[in-house]
This record gives sequence, C-alpha cells and structure tokens, in this order.
Amino acid sequence: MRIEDYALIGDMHTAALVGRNGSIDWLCLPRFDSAACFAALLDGPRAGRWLLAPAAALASGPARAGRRYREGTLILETTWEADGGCVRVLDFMPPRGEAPDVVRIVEGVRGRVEMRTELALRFDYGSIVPSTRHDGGELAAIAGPDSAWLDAPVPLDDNGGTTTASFAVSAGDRLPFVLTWQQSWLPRPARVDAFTALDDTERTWTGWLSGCSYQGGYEQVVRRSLLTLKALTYAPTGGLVAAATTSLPEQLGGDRNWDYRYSWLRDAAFVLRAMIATGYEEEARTWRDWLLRAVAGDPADLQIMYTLDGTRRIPEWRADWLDGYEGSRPVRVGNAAYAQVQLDVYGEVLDCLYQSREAGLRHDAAAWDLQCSLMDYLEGHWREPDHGLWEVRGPRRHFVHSKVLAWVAADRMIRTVERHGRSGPADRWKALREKIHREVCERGYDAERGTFTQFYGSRGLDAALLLIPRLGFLPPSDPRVAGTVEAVRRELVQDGLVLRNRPDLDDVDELAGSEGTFLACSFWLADALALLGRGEEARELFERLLDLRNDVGLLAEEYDTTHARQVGNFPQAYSHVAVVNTAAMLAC
Ligand SMILES: OC[C@H]1O[C@H](O[C@H]2O[C@H](CO)[C@@H](O)[C@H](O)[C@H]2O)[C@H](O)[C@@H](O)[C@@H]1O
Repeated sequence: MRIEDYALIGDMHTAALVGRNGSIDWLCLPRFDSAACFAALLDGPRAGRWLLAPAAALASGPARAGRRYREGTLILETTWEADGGCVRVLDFMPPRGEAPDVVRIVEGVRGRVEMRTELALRFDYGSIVPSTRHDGGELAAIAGPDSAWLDAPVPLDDNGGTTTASFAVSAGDRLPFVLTWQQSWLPRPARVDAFTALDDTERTWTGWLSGCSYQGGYEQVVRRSLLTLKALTYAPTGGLVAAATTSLPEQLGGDRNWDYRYSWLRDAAFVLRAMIATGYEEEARTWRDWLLRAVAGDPADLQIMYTLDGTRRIPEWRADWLDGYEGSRPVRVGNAAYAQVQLDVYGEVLDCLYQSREAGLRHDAAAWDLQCSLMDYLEGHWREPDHGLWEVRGPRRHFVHSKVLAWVAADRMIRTVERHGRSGPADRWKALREKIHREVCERGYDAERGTFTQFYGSRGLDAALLLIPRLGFLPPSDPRVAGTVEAVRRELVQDGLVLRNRPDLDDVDELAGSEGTFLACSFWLADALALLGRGEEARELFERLLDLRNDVGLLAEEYDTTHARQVGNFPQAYSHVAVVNTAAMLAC
C-alpha cells in the first residue's frame, strides 16, 4: 500500500492507520509512542494487522473502495461496491474512557455481501504472538504487559494465531466489532456500546471543530488539517506528536527513517500559532502549560524534543526484525536527535509565547520568568554553531536560520516589554537584536549570488530562509528577500516543489541517499510569494500542494516527485500546520 492509501483514526491518546484495503496496519497502544500491536505498515501482515473487507475484494487482490471522513470528524466511512451489493464500514476510536477501543461497524447498504475479517495481534512491534482464547464472539489475547479483547457479532475462528471470521451482511444490518486493550494485570474493561460510542465520537469532533474561526475560501481544507493536528495531540498532557508513525522513509528503500512520535518544541510552536490564528486559545493554553512543565529547570538543559509527558531521554534503537516500509531499513524507535543543539527552538518558543500574548491569552509570572531565562541563555550562546532545524547528523555549523531565530527571540522579548508591560532589559535586548542582525547580514548573505546561505560561508541554500520575511527579519520589499526567494527557486525547486536543502553540498549531512521534496518548505515558498505581492503564483502553488493530499485530505512529510508518491512519516503535523498557515495568509 502506498502511504497515501492510509487514513487516520484516533482518540487523542494514540492513532491508527486504516488502509484502503480495509486493513488497520498501524496502531500503538495505549499511547502514540507505545509499542505497536499492528505494525504491518513496516513489514507486512505477519507484523500484525486487522483486516475487515468484502471477501471478494480479498480474493481479487488489493481492491479500492470509496472513502471519506464523516463531516467534521475523524470517523472514517469506507464504502465497498461488491458482488451482490454494497457495504459500508465505519472505523473510529471513541474518546478515551477506561481503555482504548477501536470500533468497526459494518453496515449493509444494498443487497447481500460476503465479508471477511482477519485479526493478527502482534505486540511489541510485531515481535510477540499472544496466547488467545475464543468464547463465541469474543477473543481474548494476552502476552507480557498487553491484553486485548475483540467483541464480535459473529463466531470467530482461530487460524494459527490469526483470528478470522467469514459472514454475510444484508441491507439494513449493522454489525459492530470492538477491539479493546488493557494492561494485562488489570481486569477486562467494561464493554463499549459501539453505537453510543459512534454518537459520542461524532459529538466530540464536531463540537471541537465548531470553535474554528477561519474564514477565507479554504474552509474544508483548513478544517481537515485542524482535525488532523488535534488528532496528533495527546489529550492528557497537551503534548503533540510530529507524526503518528515511525520510520516511513524519506526516500523509498532508503535509511532516512525516523521516529516522529514525540513532541518537538519547534513543530508544536508552529501548530500553536496556527491554532491561535484559527480561534483555538484553549489548545494554546494547554501547550503553553505543557511547555512550562517540560522545560522547567535550567534553560541550558532545554531540549529540542521531549516525549508526550515531558520525559527527556529518548534513546534510539532499531527494530531489526521488521523489514521496513517497502524494504526501507532500519526501523528506528526513539530519536537520537533529542540530544542535538538546535538554537532556533529558543526563538520558536519565544515567538510562540509572544503570539499567544498578542492573542489575549493570560500568562502568569512563571511564563515571563521562563521567557527571561531562555533569553538570558540564548544571549550567551547564539554565537555558537548548532545542528540547525533540519537536525543534520553531521558537524555543527553556523546555520543562518538558527541565527535569524535568535534575532526573533530578542525581537519578541522587546515587543513583550513594549506592548504587554512586562519588565526586562529592553535596551540590552535591542543592542543584541541589532548585533545579530548585522552579523547575519554580513556573514550569512552572499552578495555575489544575491542570497542568504544555509550557513556562514556555505555554497548551499536552505529552504528555511523563505521564512525571513514572515518572521520580520527583513521586510518583503528588501531586495535580499526577493534574491533569496529566487535563489531557492533556482537551486532547491524540483518539479515545482521545494527541497529543504542539498545535503550533498558542503557535506552538510553525513547520511547517504537523498530525500523527497519537503512539503512544509513548499508551503513556505507560497507564503513568501504572497508576501512579495505575487498572490497569483502563491495561490497556484498552494493549490498544487493541496492536490497532493490523499483522498481524505492527509499529507506526509515529503513528496517524491519522481514516483509521484507521498514519503516520510504520516500524517505529519508540519505539513498540516503549513496548510492552515498558508490558507490564512492567502485569506488576508
Ligand atoms: O532528516 C533529518 C532529521 O529528520 C527528522 O527531523 C525532521 O523532523 C522534525 C519533526 O518534524 C522537524 O522538527 C525537523 O525540523 C525535521 O528535520 C528526525 O527527527 C531527525 O532525527 C533527523 O535527523
């Protein structure tokens, strides 16, 4: 299955990917970053999955079905035209109660359709086949810390560790299947009524979406991306995963495969700015509180990413028993980037907190104290090299984007003093802001080529430089901005979409292979064009990017223009936040 053949369902604790063929191929329980009990996505059916589809569709190989989300929700409706009739399957995860549940309701629409289900629970990323017991329409599975139950309206069989059932659905039938997980030392959770859960789930998502204030011509697009971003948020803490998956490759068959089921301060800051812009203050408040808890302590210990509960250590290891998505090995769990130095995150965080004040969000004294201590730290360290926002696995450099974000940090602190009456050394920060600006313009700008560069003295470019006008470092009218946009278009655009950099130049990255075009950067090009007054070109690019979304409006991190396929982790918050921000910009 292609990455874009998947749809997302979730309960704001975790998420599952449902394929067009009716197979749930990815699910981590009980949390986004827990071990997967369905990992077929990264190997094949033997790594665990739950298939539910017309039997004829299975016999004739991967079949295509019509599908959509129920309006304003994360309830997936897949409609199959099959021999003898038509059947619809509703897939969703109800709001988390006692335990996580996956509900699949099979509805007969017309005629009579033979159906087949196959459930292979494989705990710990496909490595553990549990013991199972069947009792009529119920399966109980257990191994180590995990136990699960399938409550089915039809008799179940066991076929060598896979639970199966064949049954017929007639017009008007509604057959509910409920999979429930629990820690193995606890009793079975109370049974969930699938139809009540359907109503609750619908009410939860539509109620949340009714708070959306976006108006401007792309309502449906913005609403779907906001729902996706909300689905990537871990409700108990307010932390947000960068994506629902690990190790979907940046290059098909390559080794640039990373685990994104953690909270990056940068990504979350982008998301929160989009949430504020679309009326979601509560999300901003919750994330601000998550941030205050996660980074509390010495600002020197600030990390670029944390787990959803703020845990700092995220050791990286390889699940070598998995073949990887279309052979893209290794499958990584954890992310060694947590130990990197990326100085831009200070600017991201301070900008985000400034924007939330501008939006009228109340901050207590602790928030301002945190801002001041982050600024103090940055004041003493902005001149140091870092790994940059693309998290290069190579030597530290003086990345221009990181320095620009140091300027942003000082700028937003000054504005907070001036506009929000907080007390702080504004004159000192003004001198610092000026010093950073001067240095970036002297050392990060190549006057001969008329462009800012990736790092001081580099030959390469960086798509993140497209953010310069939006961040206010230079006005759009400055010729250096137009020069940089043109240089990016000349050197980083591939088939109309933007690469984040050229890792082969200047040996910026020690990894082998290449990657697809980076979707967030392509949206940033649209933003830059809009700011330069080239609205038509901006809109054209934006609409081309929207056409890359799959049939249910989802985007991965990257797009491989050679194979015309989405690549990288999926769905990716960075890409969806860019959809919202560019739509907002084009509405102005
Ligand atoms: O490809 C290099 C790096 O890729 C990942 O980082 C990217 O994803 C992050 C989360 O969305 C984003 O904040 C960052 O800007 C991106 O470059 C990966 O997590 C890194 O380990 C890897 O080095």
